[in-house]
Amino acid sequence: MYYFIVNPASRSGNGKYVWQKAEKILDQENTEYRVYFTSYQGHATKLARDITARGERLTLIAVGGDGTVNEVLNGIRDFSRVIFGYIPTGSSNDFARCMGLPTDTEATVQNVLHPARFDKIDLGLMERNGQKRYFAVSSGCGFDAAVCQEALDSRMKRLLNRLHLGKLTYAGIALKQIILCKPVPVTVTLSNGKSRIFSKAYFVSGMNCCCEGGGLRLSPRADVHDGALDFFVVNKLGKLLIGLMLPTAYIGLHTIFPGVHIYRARSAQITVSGVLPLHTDGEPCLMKGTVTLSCCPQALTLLAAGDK
Ligand SMILES: Nc1ncnc2c1ncn2[C@@H]1O[C@H](COP(=O)(O)OP(=O)(O)OP(=O)(O)O)[C@@H](O)[C@H]1O
Repeated sequence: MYYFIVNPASRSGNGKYVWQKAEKILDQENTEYRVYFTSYQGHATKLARDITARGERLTLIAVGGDGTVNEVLNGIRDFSRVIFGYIPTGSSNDFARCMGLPTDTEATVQNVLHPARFDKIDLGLMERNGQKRYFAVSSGCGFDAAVCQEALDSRMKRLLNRLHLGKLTYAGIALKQIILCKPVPVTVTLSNGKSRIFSKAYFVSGMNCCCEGGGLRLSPRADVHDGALDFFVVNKLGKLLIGLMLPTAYIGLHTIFPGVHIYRARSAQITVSGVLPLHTDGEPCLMKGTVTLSCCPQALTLLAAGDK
């Protein structure tokens, strides 16, 4: 039995249309499944919690964007009893991009029904003030989280999604946020005990996957199989240079800029002075004080496509 959790509102309503196509293929293949639709923020977490409550072994498939993946993962009670599948219908689809999952509906459904392999992949875990949240792609504070916060209810996102240019949403909002954002002092303490102090950090991101923000390859070597996160920091870089650096991240060339740092570690504590926006897989909230980002090696079994 397959359980589908569908966010019909993902990519400004695209989720609903993709699901209608997917449903036809499932019916043609006489697939036994149950489908649940989300109707508000956080609903996918509740649905995943209810579906996995009895601890049965099952296949759970998220249909939506990275935010829906995040919500579903955070509802799963016991990862060892769930095989996770994903049909991307979001604006940026960074998880699908990094995992090499297809984006064409027919191919994504076929991949879920007849996966090339089962892949054990790492997940990230964000902890702060006693709260925990898993993430598949990345979690970070500062500039990128401010972009996510604005993207959540952005007219630009709706317009670009209508033009099938949804992945440019984050780039467009990023340009605006570059002008608005203020650098802050941040301390990053890695799991090897070494601390790095940044006096003017724009953002710090713990990357499980190589890209976020609709294909920005912020940490080109981040790997969901290495048991570690890549901590990406931008410090002391002029705003004009940030504006130049970000587009080069689409091809991973930004690492040549002087204020760009990447550290690989099992975990890190990030301490900021003041209040900063924070996100997990693009879902925003606020942080104050210290947040810990760590890697949970091989936590999730994914219905994967192609070779490892
Ligand atoms: N029925 C609904 N109506 C409005 N919002 C919803 C609904 N169901 C879920 N949501 C919220 O929609 C938000 C965006 O979802 P999601 O991230 O899956 O799509 P996206 O933003 O288009 O894609 P991406 O994250 O890849 O850019 C999430 O915060 C989720 O909680």
